[in-house]
Amino acid sequence: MSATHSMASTAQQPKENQVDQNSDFSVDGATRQSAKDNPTSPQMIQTIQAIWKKVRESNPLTHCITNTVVQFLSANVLLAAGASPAMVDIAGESGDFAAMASALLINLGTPNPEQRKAVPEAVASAREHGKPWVLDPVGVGALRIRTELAVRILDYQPTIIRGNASEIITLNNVSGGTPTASSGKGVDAGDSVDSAIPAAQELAKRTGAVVAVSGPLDLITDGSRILRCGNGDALLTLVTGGGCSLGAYLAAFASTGEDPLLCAAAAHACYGIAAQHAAAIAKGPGTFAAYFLDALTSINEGDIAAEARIFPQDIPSDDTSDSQASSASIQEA
Ligand SMILES: Nc1ncnc2c1ncn2[C@@H]1O[C@H](COP(=O)(O)OP(=O)(O)O)[C@@H](O)[C@H]1O
Ligand SMILES: Cc1ncsc1CCOP(=O)(O)O
Repeated sequence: MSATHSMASTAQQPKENQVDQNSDFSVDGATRQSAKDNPTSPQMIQTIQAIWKKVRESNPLTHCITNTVVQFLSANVLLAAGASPAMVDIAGESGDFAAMASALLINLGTPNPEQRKAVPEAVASAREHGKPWVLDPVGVGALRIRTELAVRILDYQPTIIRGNASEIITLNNVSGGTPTASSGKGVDAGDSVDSAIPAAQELAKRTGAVVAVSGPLDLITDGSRILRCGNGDALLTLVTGGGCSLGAYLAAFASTGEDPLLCAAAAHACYGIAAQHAAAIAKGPGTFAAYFLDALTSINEGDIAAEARIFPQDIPSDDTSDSQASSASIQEA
């Protein structure tokens, strides 16, 4: 529970492996304190503001093939961002629509037979027409059908792959990456964000996608650069679709055509800032969800300047010259 937020005593508590954003520790080695200790650079603030503004001004048509649980929240999150949502998830239409849309989200949370036909059609079209697309491999690994589908569509070069730590570790494992132990539970993470760093980097390098790992301290990497995002609130984990709707939001930000690493950072920061605003006045998950949509609508450039917590992390690799170079180039972005 955050210091600014007083959750009703009857409300469910946040998931065990996650802590609130104002706490000075987390299960991740890189702590939320490190977000406070690493101010966001002025250049990064400007970049986030510019991408956020471009989304609001361009009203991107955002095509979602997503799970049945989160369609309502995801559509509302997109509207609040200034985007136009469209849930077009049947074969025979999804390819045509992906060609027309500004960006596409593929979320594999409830891959029914129709969606399993619509997904390959949509990603093939997105690739053919140069449209950015986001993959959210919900529950990958434990479940055979979505796992096969996730691996198959990696060939269509997603722009951003987003998931919790367990999903990213598992997707890297099942698609031929260096095997890493994972303890995910269905759609929930059982692994810390820090433990997913090697898998996220490898997955990014192997697929050419930016990989965004959500949790108490989000991680965003293109394989050679790493950014951390300290915005967010644990109440997002108590509203179904808190992670999946971030995928839709990421697609809208990717539609701007800017560097996908920076689009992902901007989306994570703005989404997290809105969550913080909502948590400050919510009484529990129900009111949080409503206030969250309000906050996504009302956040402005001043809020981004004051509250965005995005900072580079050095690459944990033998080649220190690369990591120093990458941190420097991000600061300059
Ligand atoms: N302990 C936490 N404190 C603050 N924000 C969090 C915390 N855990 C998750 N979040 C935020 O919640 C959103 C959804 O993340 P997550 O729960 O990891 O997704 P998923 O539903 O896919 O498991 C992200 O914006 C993330 O930053
Ligand atoms: C509950 C559930 N079951 C299949 S998909 C889904 C939604 C998960 O959404 P999120 O991980 O964003 O809460």
